[in-house]
Amino acid sequence: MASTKNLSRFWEWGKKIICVGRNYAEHAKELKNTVPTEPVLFLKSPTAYVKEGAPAVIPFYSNNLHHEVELGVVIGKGGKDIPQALAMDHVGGYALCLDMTARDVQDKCKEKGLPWTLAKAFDTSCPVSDFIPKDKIQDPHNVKIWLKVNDSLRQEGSTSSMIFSIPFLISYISKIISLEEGDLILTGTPKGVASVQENDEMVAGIDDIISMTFKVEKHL
Ligand SMILES: CC(=O)CC(=O)C(=O)O
Ligand SMILES: [Mg+2]
Repeated sequence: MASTKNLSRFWEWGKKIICVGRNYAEHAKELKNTVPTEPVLFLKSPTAYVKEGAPAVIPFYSNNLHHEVELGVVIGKGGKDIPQALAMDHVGGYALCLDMTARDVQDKCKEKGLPWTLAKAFDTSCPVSDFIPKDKIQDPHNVKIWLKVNDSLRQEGSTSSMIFSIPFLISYISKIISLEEGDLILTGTPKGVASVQENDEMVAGIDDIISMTFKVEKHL
């Protein structure tokens, strides 16, 4: 049984943020990427976390910051080599997350075969909602995640379109990186990613379960 003790402020724990890329075929296609046959993984720094009330900041070296709305899975019980059949026991809850991406920098990293750290892991690149207790989302593979910028709908997708399910991802990741209580897994974004500008307001939600608002600011 997963514990939910103290997980309500998981973002303060300094644990890992493990991100899955290209987990929705329509998003992989919109960026002209191939649809993966194995999960694409990358990490964010714990200093990427930002909570409502503080801004998502455009890094000084980027002119094209993109939003990516994603369902986050908060690990409630750590483990290594977790079998798929037991994986959901390791879920403590969920969070709505934005995988803010410096797309121009990522494109250059891809061209040069370099890692995506500058594009994905900078401070404030992971705005997160309040913790969502596990029982508030009955079926995490059947919720709608959405994002508006200045009241205009940009992204809307069902988690039923994920290529790799949450149990598969937990099992796959835990064979490579041991999972710990308080880790967060970002499960990938549906299509509709696009740029944000200074002073834009991003509002995102999961069905009518939770919503959150973040302002965009420029690095000074
Ligand atoms: C191409 C990407 O940036 C992959 C990613 O983060 C995703 O959610 O998909
Ligand atoms: Mg992403």
